[in-house]
Amino acid sequence: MLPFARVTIIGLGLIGSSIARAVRQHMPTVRVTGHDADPDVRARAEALGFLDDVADTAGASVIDADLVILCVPVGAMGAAAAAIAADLPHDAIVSDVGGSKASVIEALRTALPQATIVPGHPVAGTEHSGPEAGFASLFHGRWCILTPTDDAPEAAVVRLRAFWEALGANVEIMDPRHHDLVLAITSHVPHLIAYTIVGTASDLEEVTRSEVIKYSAGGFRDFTRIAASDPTMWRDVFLNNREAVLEILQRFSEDLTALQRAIRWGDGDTLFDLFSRTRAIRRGIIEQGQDDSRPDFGRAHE
Ligand SMILES: NC(=O)C1=CN([C@@H]2O[C@H](COP(=O)(O)OP(=O)(O)OC[C@H]3O[C@@H](n4cnc5c(N)ncnc54)[C@H](O)[C@@H]3O)[C@@H](O)[C@H]2O)C=CC1
Ligand SMILES: O=C(O)C(=O)Cc1ccc(O)cc1
Repeated sequence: MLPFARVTIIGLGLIGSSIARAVRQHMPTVRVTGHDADPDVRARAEALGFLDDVADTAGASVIDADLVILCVPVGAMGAAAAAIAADLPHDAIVSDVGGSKASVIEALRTALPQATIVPGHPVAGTEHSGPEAGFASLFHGRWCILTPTDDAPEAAVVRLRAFWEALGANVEIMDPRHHDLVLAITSHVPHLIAYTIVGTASDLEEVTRSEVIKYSAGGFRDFTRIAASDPTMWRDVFLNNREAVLEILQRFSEDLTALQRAIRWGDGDTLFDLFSRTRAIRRGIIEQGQDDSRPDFGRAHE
């Protein structure tokens, strides 16, 4: 049996449109309604044809939904939730896909004090945004972390787990604060480092921009991909996961200082030991089948 019959997606960008496409592919009888605050995005989503209905208002989009997923930047979650408050059916489950969880949960709870809320975060994405960027296989073999608070009914968590599993994801339940710390090290600080290194390269006076482009080796190119990610989304992630990001950054800058010292004093052993440990981590990721660069990953499933 399908976990939901009428799904509403608010925010029709990369993640919202990927969920809609994936529902169409994996649960074709489920009706998917969408809404986006931007009329141009609504028109583009309608033309792309991955929804059954596009509603002009947030309220109209949820009127008979049994699952509502908020797919907007984390700083807009509170406003998106407030916009559906008056029309949300009392038995609907509300979820989200935000990349940080603790502050989003607080915003959703404030806007929807009576609703059943089961927050989520599919750990899958790209540097692209907008409805054209989505694809149905985005969640195949990727983790989706659910962070229900203690008051969430177990049945609601079970249904949302079944929903994500039907889209091809593996589901894990996690405490929201722990999620925010884990993602700070695995996703948020790496993005910050990419934004920094690409910014530093573009600010160098002795090296021209065309030299940076012409001679960019693999490592720098990988950083530029990540540093091309959506500015609104990432601004919001850093402002909303402030504590965990600052904690990890403190540790990171101490470790960077230690490496700086090793280079200054010609301490090759320290460099070699670290590079050996990090190589083992990369090999562990590949062994677990989590390597995005393998040719059969992501879009190749479509
Ligand atoms: N991009 C990625 O790789 C991933 C993103 N996420 C999370 O997914 C969420 C959405 O990200 P993307 O789809 O990448 O962004 P996107 O920029 O592609 O789409 C976001 C959409 O939300 C709309 N929007 C903004 N405020 C709104 C509001 N109040 N009401 C209705 N619509 C509103 C925008 O007009 C835009 O079309 C974010 O919270 C992000 O943290 C989660 C996993 C991966
Ligand atoms: O494109 C990449 O490398 C990503 O890291 C995608 C991504 C971005 C944000 C998330 O919250 C989860 C995954």
